[in-house]
Amino acid sequence: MKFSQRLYEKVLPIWESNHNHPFVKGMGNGTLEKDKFRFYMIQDYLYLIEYAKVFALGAVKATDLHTMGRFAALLNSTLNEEMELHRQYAKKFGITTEELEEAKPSPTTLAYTHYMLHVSQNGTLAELVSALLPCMWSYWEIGKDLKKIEGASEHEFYGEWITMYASDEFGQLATWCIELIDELSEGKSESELVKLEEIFLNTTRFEYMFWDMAYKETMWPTNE
Ligand SMILES: Cc1ncc(CN)c(N)n1
Repeated sequence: MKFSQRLYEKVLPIWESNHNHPFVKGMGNGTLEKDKFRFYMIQDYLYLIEYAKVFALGAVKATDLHTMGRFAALLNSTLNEEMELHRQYAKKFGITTEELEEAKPSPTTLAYTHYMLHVSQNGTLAELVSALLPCMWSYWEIGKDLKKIEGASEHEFYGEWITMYASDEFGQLATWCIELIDELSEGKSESELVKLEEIFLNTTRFEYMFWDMAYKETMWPTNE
């Protein structure tokens, strides 16, 4: 069995919870309150700024030019395509790019990005890829799933989000990350594989927490 398949099976129940989460369901059937999406979009923008650095660290840790180039392409697509979607949504909400960047991260955004960057800075390339993979892979799965709902990708507000994450371009980037973890895990000992699995599980858990944080608009428990 490919290692990516083992990872997939490990986290399947959490991925099913993602697909059934009211935030995700609400984007699919168009009933999600716009204020919740606004909250999500701001937090996600802050998340993506940090997430992009994981790709930069991937380029640093890569041991061949091809892999280095792929990480550079992922970094470029995050900064200039994925985040452009967020900037367009921000315009619709009347939020400037500066306001977006100056927003404060929620506890979940902070915990998730710090965990990913900690693994990426201190771990091996395989550990870095395990940390970032749920982000690429689970969004692609959600995008494809929501696209199957009639009219969802043409929805006047959530359609663009669905179209981006269901796109072949996004799918190709996710597929490359899946293939890379299969390649990097080859020949690793069982204890090393367990470590990679644990990292993948942790960022998968954070993905669920992110949807939940957005739906409940959870910030810090005190206002100071
Ligand atoms: C929290 C989160 N996870 C994943 C993705 C998809 N890059 C995202 N935009 N935001």
